[in-house]
Amino acid sequence: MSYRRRSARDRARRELGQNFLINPRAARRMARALTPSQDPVVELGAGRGALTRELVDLGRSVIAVELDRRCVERLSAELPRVRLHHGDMREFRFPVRSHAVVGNLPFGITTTMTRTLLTTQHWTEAVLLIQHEVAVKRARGGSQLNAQWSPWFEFRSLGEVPAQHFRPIPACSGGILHITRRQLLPAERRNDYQAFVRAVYQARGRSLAEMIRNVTGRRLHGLPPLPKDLTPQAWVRLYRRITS
Ligand SMILES: C[S@@+](CC[C@H](N)C(=O)[O-])C[C@H]1O[C@@H](n2cnc3c(N)ncnc32)[C@H](O)[C@@H]1O
Repeated sequence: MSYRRRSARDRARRELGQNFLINPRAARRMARALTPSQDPVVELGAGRGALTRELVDLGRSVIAVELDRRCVERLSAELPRVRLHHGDMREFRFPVRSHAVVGNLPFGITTTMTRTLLTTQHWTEAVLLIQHEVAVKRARGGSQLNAQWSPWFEFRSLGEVPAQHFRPIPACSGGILHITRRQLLPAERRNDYQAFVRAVYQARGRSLAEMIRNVTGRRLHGLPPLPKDLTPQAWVRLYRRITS
């Protein structure tokens, strides 16, 4: 292979965030994190199939999305039972029936894909391999994004995947994020609730009580120091208090 061709492919790999999992235990851990079910699994970014093979072994039907034609051709020969979708996961039309989502996501589009999933219906749980730092942050809560979505989604970190478990080795380690649905508020309240959370996070004030006063004109007592200190349940209670 010429130097030129190799570097073009390396560039493509970098652009596609192709850090392939080479540790089968990490892939197995992700597949086994799924709640047992007969529902199909959508895999985002199947690559060379490290995770796909584990999903097939669960006995579930697998729909795999992959942008790199070379990977698609290789996988369709190796795993003929997997329904391969050659295309961009950002434009993928998720099934309109109950399914799970799994993916070792290209680090560059982690936030885009997480946001896409949060506004997509029909999936019941998602197991995503993303940057460890981001997985921990999501699971810990405290950010505006978490507060805005936590009435409907629970985020849990399932641990770290060392950088050495990928090829090429990325700059930081991976982390497994498990997202499940819940219903702390009716879905019809979403826009209103999210606008409230946004307004609080953007409000002026040195304490949560001051921010709430600036947003609503109400003086509330017994609040924790800052928005980041509110649990999902406390956000919902606060919203109900303000809107009742
Ligand atoms: C981090 S690799 C994971 C590959 C494989 N699942 C594994 O764990 O080894 C991300 C995969 O997503 C693919 N990919 C990158 N951007 C994509 C996009 N926009 N749509 C679909 N696949 C994409 C890459 O080609 C790559 O195979």
